[in-house]
Amino acid sequence: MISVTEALDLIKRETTALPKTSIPLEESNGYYLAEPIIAPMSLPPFRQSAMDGYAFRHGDVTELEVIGECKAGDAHEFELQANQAVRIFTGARVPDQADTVIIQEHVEVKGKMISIQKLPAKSANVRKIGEQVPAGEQVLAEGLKITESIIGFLAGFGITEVLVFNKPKITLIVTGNELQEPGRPLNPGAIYESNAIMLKSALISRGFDSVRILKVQDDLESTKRVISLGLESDVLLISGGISVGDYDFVNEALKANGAKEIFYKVNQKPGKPIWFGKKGETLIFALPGNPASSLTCFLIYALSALQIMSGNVNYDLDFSTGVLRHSTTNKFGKTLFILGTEQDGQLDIYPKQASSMLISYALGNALILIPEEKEVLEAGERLSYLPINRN
Ligand SMILES: Nc1nc2c(c(=O)[nH]1)N[C@H]1C(S)=C(S)[C@@H](COP(=O)(O)OP(=O)(O)OC[C@H]3O[C@@H](n4cnc5c(N)ncnc54)[C@H](O)[C@@H]3O)O[C@H]1N2
Ligand code: MOO
Repeated sequence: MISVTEALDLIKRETTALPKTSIPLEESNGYYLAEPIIAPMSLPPFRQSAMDGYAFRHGDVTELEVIGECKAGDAHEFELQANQAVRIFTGARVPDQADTVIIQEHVEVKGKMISIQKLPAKSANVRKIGEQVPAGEQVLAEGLKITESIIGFLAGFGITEVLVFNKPKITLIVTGNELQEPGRPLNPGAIYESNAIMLKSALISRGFDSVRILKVQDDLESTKRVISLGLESDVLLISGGISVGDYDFVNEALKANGAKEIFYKVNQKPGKPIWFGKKGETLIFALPGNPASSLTCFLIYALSALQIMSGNVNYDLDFSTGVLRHSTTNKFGKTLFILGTEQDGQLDIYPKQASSMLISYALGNALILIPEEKEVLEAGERLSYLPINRN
């Protein structure tokens, strides 16, 4: 059985960014830039006043005649003499013949005249052309994740469209005869279905909002049919039915659909029976049905692939390091993903850990990785963890 590291390496090897597409800037939050951005103009594009005050020519003057007004958005020019000033406001274009703005708090106004109380340095309060960015400079690199501040920055150039990597279209198939929708008392032997809403929420909160959910009973023909529909997506996630029981049809149905297995089973707990493969360009993750196994395999494997497909080409799981506060053991010879809490770098493991249970996932804030080769872990041991359930 392959290790977690080998599984992640195989996923990286098989996954590439999706094609590039041009989208409106206002819809681009969370996408990855598919081209570098070259400043199409200088910012600011003209000399701007940074303050409300008076624009004038710096020199040996104390009294100035105010010959006009220039507010933000105005464009007219003034013939300005050495002893003259123009009333000016923040953001307004500084007349060509002025080089300095004195703030209004530092003048005394007498009718049409002002007297300078405190002479500013030459060029004070004048934002230079291109001071933020000169035209033609590369301002953003390809591969950067677009954020609200990047959107605001690009809007300042008048940019309305950006070239980004497509985001994957995802189908999530949920298998299981025992699964019941909420709203009615449970039938005998049934449980409420919870993986679909959990995984969909996990996808949506990370910006993957093209998610279609299909549900199927445990029979081979229906499973084959629904998988063939799911293979039209960029990513097919399947929950359950991937183990070895007589009613686990996912593996067979994937093969019948011509999907190529890249790996099946990873030396980990929970989530051992994960299946990863491909059909054409479609990536397929068959996640074990146990809820904690499904979520763990989603967070570790499927999310890595989804990030790379979206153009986050250097994606790596963002592990932090913490210190275990108490001893524990790993009797399984597998990589364990266990839930706990992290506070100030100190890790506590929850007592209830099982692939069928979500309680510690719901309460924890750290998915702690215990390496497969570690049998005994003493208090003080340093361990990697993924922060979860945080804002
Ligand atoms: N003989 C063996 N049996 C099992 C093995 C094994 O190696 N040999 N592996 C076990 C491990 S580990 C896991 S994990 C599970 C994975 O099984 P499946 O992927 O086939 O999942 P199911 O059998 O469909 O379901 C397992 C469990 O999870 C519940 N479930 C499934 N889907 C949902 C859902 N959408 N919402 C809530 N709960 C769900 C389901 O009722 C089962 O209790 O196999 C072990 N068996
Ligand atoms: O590998 Mo399974 O997810 O432990 O029950």
